[in-house]
Amino acid sequence: MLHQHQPMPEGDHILKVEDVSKRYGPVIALRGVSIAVKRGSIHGLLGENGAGKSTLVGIISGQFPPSGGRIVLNGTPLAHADVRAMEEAGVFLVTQESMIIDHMSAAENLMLGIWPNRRGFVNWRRLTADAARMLEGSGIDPKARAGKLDAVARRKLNILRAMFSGGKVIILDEPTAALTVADRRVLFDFMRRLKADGVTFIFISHYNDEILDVCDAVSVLRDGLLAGGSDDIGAMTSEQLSELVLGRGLALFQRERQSHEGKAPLVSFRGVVAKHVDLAALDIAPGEIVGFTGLPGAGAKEFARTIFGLNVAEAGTIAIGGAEPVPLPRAPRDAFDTGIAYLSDDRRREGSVGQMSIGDNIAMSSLPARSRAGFIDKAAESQVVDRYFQAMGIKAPTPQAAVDTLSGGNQQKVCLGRVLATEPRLLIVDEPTRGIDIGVKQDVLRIIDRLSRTGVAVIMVSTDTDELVRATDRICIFEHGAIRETLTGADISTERLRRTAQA
Ligand SMILES: Nc1ncnc2c1ncn2[C@@H]1O[C@H](COP(=O)(O)OP(=O)(O)OP(=O)(O)O)[C@@H](O)[C@H]1O
Repeated sequence: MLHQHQPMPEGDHILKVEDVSKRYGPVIALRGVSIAVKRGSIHGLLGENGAGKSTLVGIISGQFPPSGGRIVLNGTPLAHADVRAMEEAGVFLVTQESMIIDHMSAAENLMLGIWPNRRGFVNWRRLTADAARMLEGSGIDPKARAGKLDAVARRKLNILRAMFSGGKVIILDEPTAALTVADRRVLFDFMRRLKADGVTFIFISHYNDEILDVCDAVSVLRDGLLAGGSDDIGAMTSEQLSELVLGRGLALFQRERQSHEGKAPLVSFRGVVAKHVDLAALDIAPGEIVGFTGLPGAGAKEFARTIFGLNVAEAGTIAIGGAEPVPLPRAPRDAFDTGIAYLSDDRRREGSVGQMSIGDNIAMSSLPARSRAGFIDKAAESQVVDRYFQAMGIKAPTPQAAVDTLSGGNQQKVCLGRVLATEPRLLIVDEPTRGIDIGVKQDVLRIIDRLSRTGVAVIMVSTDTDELVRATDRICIFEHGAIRETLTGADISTERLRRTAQA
């Protein structure tokens, strides 16, 4: 049954959000949202890009104050609480970017969140021993250098750090980004164990299956309003969740898969050697979408980055459109000049420019192509900007809005729009829908599909099994820098990919 959260006796709820609103000038990010979170539960927070999830958890964790309403923790209303006050009260926000100091040990990293006590005194020796104890059973060696830890260990470390600092309510903002299927399972088991010890989690995700798998309750935001939710996740289906998120049913995208066997290739790679890459040959036909996947370090991502000149190629050639093979690009600029475009999965570092407008961001990479003798063709530029602003469904008043006022998912759409606007011959997209909501995900896959039908070859690097199955013609599974297995046609299925991933 879908319902608004029922009132419950105070003791059952560790945290209550009461009638919370937030305005940014003319933008209303939250409108009178009320949510009650049960002690020792995992509470999912779901919603489209720009629905208000980050704003809500920002308020709960004291990053900024609400424009109206209040947060009640353990029955006590908190007024004017900043991050430090909320952390002292036991509420911690763990973001994807939560800081880990690579040259310090895992145990030392746990201590980073410790505030000295009132007399400015910290007993480091005892803390070190306590930190080591906290890491017991987590699979993380307290003495291990944090820089050497893999993605899931880093997530665990961030969660343990919050707990070590006294965290009782831990907010995880899209913690599964960049994790493999197996890692996600490890993280969820870890969360369940901590939950059994009484920790409460608020868990933001764009994946229905994750919410259904790990959460006990869910709240769904839509356009800053609480669209609904349930205190009994077992009673909900994925379709109901999508409908709450979107306010309508969801039509899942499925590409009409095509066989490109026997076609003359548009792009050919030969003898590519780079760090983590040793690939003899790969041909991609015009209009073909090839998925690259594999465990971290297996070569899928590394090969894609080498093609774009982001990783150094020690050897290897590329031939595009029947031209003579040439050495692989030495830098992104060279790759770009050959007609290759690349969407990075690290949008923050290699992606958008925050203070610039959406429009300038979209036009940025394709500008040289539209400027004649140094003059920018403004009309052509604004046409392209409008086209991609619309096509990507970017949630902002106008293309003139600054990128850093957008929600995370909308910033990613800007980056994808910019890459598409370069009209490449080979498009490489790395985790193209990461952080993007389920509705827009369908749109993004549709846009890439449409682009491929104009003859563009596409490489889609992804750890999202569902996306690979629904959007590609062929899937290359990488291992030790080479393609271990290729799936085509009827062999492409979630089941098959899962089995292969475990092999
Ligand atoms: N500093 C700001 N100035 C103006 N508008 C803002 C600011 N921060 C957020 N907003 C707006 O508030 C709304 C809610 O954004 P929020 O980041 O909370 O969404 P979200 O649900 O976390 O989305 P996503 O899934 O994309 O991360 C959006 O319309 C966003 O553009």
